[in-house]
Amino acid sequence: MPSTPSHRLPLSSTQPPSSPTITNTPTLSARRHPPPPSTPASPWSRAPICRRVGHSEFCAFTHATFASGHGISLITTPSRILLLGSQPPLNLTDALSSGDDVIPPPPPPYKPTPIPGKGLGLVATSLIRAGTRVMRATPAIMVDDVAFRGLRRGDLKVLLGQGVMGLPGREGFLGLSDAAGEGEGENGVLDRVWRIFSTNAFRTTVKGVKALGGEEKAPQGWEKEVEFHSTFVEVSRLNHACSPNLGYYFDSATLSHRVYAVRDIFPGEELTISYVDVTQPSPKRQSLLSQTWSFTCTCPRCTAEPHVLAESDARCDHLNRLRRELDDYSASATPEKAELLVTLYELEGLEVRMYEAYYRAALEWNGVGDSGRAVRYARLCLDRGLLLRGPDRPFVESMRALVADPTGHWSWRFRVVKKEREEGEGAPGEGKTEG
Ligand SMILES: C[S@@+](CC[C@H](N)C(=O)[O-])C[C@H]1O[C@@H](n2cnc3c(N)ncnc32)[C@H](O)[C@@H]1O
Repeated sequence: MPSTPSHRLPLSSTQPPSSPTITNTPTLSARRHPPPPSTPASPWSRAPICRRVGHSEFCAFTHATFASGHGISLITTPSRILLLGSQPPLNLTDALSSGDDVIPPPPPPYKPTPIPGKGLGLVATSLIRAGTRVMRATPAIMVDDVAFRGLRRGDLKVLLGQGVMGLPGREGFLGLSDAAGEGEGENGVLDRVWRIFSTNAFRTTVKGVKALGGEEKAPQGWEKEVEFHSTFVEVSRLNHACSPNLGYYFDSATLSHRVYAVRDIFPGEELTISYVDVTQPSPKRQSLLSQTWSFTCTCPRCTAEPHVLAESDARCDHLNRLRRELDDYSASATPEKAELLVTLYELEGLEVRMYEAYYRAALEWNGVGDSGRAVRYARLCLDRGLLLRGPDRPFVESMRALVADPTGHWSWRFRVVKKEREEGEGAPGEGKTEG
């Protein structure tokens, strides 16, 4: 097992859209509720039918005026809706106009366009510069991970159907692709809602949910994180590419998906995101895309000539080996290996993940006491990482600390000190005099 010191902050990969695979556990009962009394203080309505998983009851709650009247529905427990609904942004009428402006101003620099073999996609209508925010959108529907995993498929479909039908913007949801959803089924619109949801949902983490206690065994204080599977209407039109020109992250504080250009995008170019870990070699990427989203990727990284494809796959293997080595505190990684990692990301066109390579290069240069190069890479890491992961990440904090004071950062000369210590300890048998 690689040894990673606790102060060495790991970077996690981007979150792909969630997998439609579900583990079912038996549902105990279905309950009918009268609609909740509508008070002027609460914008939430609850659909009449709820479903149980173990001791928890899940219902569809709708906030119809949220996000400029697009609305939002959550499938979760009554106690969680009390918590979430009492805090920003879900206690606001219009999350998108709260605090942060919508950039770029309308009209957006893209339009929905049929793409041969891919259904609809979004195509740039004007030049979009690297670093521009292209979209910011709140979810139409969010399904609590416990409900997603625990509810029987039929029960989940009922709650999803209620949640979608409660949305003022349901037409937008119902117009989305259902290409990756399973089976036709006999439930007409409920089956279609399920197929759309499983084709388009993203894993989203809502952080720092203040617990009030109550009907569930809710911990007092704060629930650190609550996982949801969420569908965003406009974002869902983005097709996949293995060298995407957009990156995204979910901002828990505003409950919005933020999508940025990772390189300059020219008019007529399709806007793309990655659905899978794009540092994997092509057979792994293809297998995941086919199993989960039912398509074969035809992007340039997947359809290169065999000898070019073989080189690209070899680079991916090399890149993953190097990353493991650099993340292993006990191994003999060097700044040169981190520089090589940067080059491999560049050769693979992985602008969307470059901040990971910059992060490792910053640590390695600081690790040998070269603060100049370390600060340069820390700056590059922050420049890209803030767009693609948001401000609320441990690596952002770490890179800011390195920029402010390289010699005070935990990584300052850590490789040199380690080497000196090893040499001081000496090899077994060293120091003994013969004879
Ligand atoms: C989230 S939707 C993307 C938008 C969709 N094309 C539409 O018409 O609304 C995912 C589905 O789009 C299609 N898709 C996405 N990326 C693709 C690609 N690179 N090649 C072929 N089909 C793709 C697949 O059918 C996939 O299941």
